[in-house]
Amino acid sequence: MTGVVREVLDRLRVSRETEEALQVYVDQLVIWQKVKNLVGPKTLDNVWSRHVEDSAQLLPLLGTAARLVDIGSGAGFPGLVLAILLREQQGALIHLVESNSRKCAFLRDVSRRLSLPVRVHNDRIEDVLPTLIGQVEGVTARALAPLSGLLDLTNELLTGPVVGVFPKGQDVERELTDASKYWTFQASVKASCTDSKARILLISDVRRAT
Ligand SMILES: C[S@@+](CC[C@H](N)C(=O)[O-])C[C@H]1O[C@@H](n2cnc3c(N)ncnc32)[C@H](O)[C@@H]1O
Repeated sequence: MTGVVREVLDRLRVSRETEEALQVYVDQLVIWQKVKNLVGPKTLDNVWSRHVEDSAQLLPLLGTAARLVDIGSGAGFPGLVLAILLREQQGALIHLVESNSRKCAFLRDVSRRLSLPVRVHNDRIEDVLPTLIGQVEGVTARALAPLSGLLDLTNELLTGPVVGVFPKGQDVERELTDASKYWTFQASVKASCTDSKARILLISDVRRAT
């Protein structure tokens, strides 16, 4: 284990079993990446901070929510990391919605190896959304769409206490302004611990603007 990996794991403060599960996940990602090209190749050099820690930092922002949907999961960020962190929690279930079947095969393989509380949907979110309404307490999506597009896709989920936790770049204020033309919502903006320019948006109580 390199010093960087140890530093990230120390910051995450997880059990030895969870550390081992995260390591299995990253090892599999490296193996699959050689033939399936699941993530931007350069980002693998920095996978522990850029992907694992960047995903793990969302967990406390989700509060007690353990029934989640991650949309456009790709190679599992943040959804598979959250599933690893929540795997011992009673009632946890993380839906991973990903339209690319190559990526879904990877998500299923890692989920089986680690016995994760995951359901992989090889679908577009537009097609499975009706089955998820009322089933989840939290929604995540990283690098999928600007906020206004995310709310087009997820507004029916983001009602009542359900919270959307969306990592964003430095254009977050512009995304909020743009989305406000079409939607009303509660929003708060958090700093990212992995990138000083990035932000994390917490969104709830979404309604169509009249
Ligand atoms: C830029 S990648 C981000 C992947 C991952 N969330 C991350 O941050 O590394 C966007 C992913 O969303 C998937 N995707 C795009 N539109 C989708 C949709 N409507 N429903 C489900 N998945 C979608 C793509 O196949 C792709 O894997």
